[in-house]
Amino acid sequence: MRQTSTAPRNNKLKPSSNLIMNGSVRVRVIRTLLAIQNGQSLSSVLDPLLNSLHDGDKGFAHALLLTTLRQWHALARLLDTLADNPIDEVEVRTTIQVGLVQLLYLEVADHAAIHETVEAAKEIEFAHSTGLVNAILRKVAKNPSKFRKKCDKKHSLPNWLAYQLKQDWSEQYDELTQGLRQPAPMFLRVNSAVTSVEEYQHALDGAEIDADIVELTTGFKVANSSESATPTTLSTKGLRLHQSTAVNALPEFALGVASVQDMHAQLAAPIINKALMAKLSAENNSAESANTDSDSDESNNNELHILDACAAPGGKLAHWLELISANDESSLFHVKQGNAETSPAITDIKVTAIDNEAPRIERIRENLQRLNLSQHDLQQAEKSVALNIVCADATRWQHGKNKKAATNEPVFDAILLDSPCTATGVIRRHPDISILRTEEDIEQTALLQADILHNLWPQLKAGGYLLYVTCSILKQENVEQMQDFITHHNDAVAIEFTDDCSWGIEQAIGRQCLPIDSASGDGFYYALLHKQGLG
Ligand SMILES: C[S@@+](CC[C@H](N)C(=O)[O-])C[C@H]1O[C@@H](n2cnc3c(N)ncnc32)[C@H](O)[C@@H]1O
Repeated sequence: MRQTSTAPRNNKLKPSSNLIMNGSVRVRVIRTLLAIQNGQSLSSVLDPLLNSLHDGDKGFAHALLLTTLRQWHALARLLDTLADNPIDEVEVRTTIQVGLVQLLYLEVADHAAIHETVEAAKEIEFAHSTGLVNAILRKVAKNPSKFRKKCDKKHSLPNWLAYQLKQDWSEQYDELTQGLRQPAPMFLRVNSAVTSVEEYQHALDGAEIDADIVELTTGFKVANSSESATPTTLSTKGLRLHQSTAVNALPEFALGVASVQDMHAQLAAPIINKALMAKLSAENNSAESANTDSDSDESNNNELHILDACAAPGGKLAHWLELISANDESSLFHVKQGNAETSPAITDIKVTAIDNEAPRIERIRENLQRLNLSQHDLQQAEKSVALNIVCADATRWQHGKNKKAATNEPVFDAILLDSPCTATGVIRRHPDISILRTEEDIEQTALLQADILHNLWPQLKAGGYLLYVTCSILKQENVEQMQDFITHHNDAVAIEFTDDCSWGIEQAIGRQCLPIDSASGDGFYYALLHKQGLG
């Protein structure tokens, strides 16, 4: 497939399009968009933009930037139909697109949108283009609803991605591509070790922040020793805010009572946690039926070792630690131990978290610190958890490799692999992805995922579970990746999600969430793998 006219024309960008924060609000937004087309991510340029502005201008700049990015490819296509001759200068195209967004999506008064955008063209030293900018914007201002309809008619994605989505999701294609150009709702996860979702909703109410409780049900059949599968269900509750808000407006946010986390991302920790509990129960049952005396067992049955393989910035890791630290049945310390006389409860939990980007590792530490889940906090707790955070490449890293006593024995009872991916499922929150990703990224990312899986799988104990997660909506990274993995690993069995699941679309392996509904969570894929054999 070839890139279309809506692809960024990076080769025509001047080096000066790096972020320089001066000039009017529109000029700063245009410069930010140029920096993104030059390869910088939205998350790296958003704060510098907002921090450079007076409080009164921040809201407008944010809306202008995010809306332009969300409508980027549709605006580019519209622009191609508006000009008599192709416009090649990226600075000019970007300026006009920023003008179009004001007229078509942000309801800025015509005269202000046109005048200020033309002034912006002069300020970014493209004065020669002011006639063109003015003419195009005036043409659109005469009949904005006609041009808005034209813009809304098709998707706002690069054509290679739209094509791939059509291949993967033909039935959902129209809704999906329209869904991807909308803003995403803001969801909160409530720290269950501190309070309940209901109580936090009440606290939000007191702060005049309206939020709905969202409850997702997950059902899956866990493997057990008797060849049959035991159905299990779990419920995950979070909060959806009616309006996005700054985190410092949230009650006790700094104290770690709540975190911002997409609702579908909130499924990961409970699923792998529940699967691990199922493993423990199955082991207890089989030990009991074999009338095994745990004292004579050489392995330490009271100890668990779990791995978060791509952990930064620590959202799902923190959630898992919250569940472990909670004083209820969601904690691994509370697993029912069959006959309590013969099967003592879990006493030691080791958690290893790795990520290959050092600055992102720092973000894990900061996030855990806020949630009172730092290494120090966890060790001080009544039921202590040993947390080890490591900067390492998951395609090569081996647990204990640097220790003298290292063995090749698998050590992990459960692995959460929230894999690097194209992040096509979170385009609503990171609309720069539709500019920065290329078609080649899919293949490369799928290879990286396969390498990580290949390296981690031997480190999972027999009987253990691996939860594979991506925030991609492309089958190559998801169900096809899993099918390929199972084909090449005889000891891997895909655990079946049941019809009890209130989220996602059933796949040959796993389930896929699509960001279609404006109230729903992001595009995530989940597959739960069980390693055959007794632990
Ligand atoms: C989807 S993000 C993880 C998000 C995280 N689990 C959370 O919930 O906050 C994927 C992570 O994989 C990391 N990563 C990418 N390639 C990696 C590799 N080869 N080894 C280890 N981590 C890697 C990235 O730095 C990124 O932080």
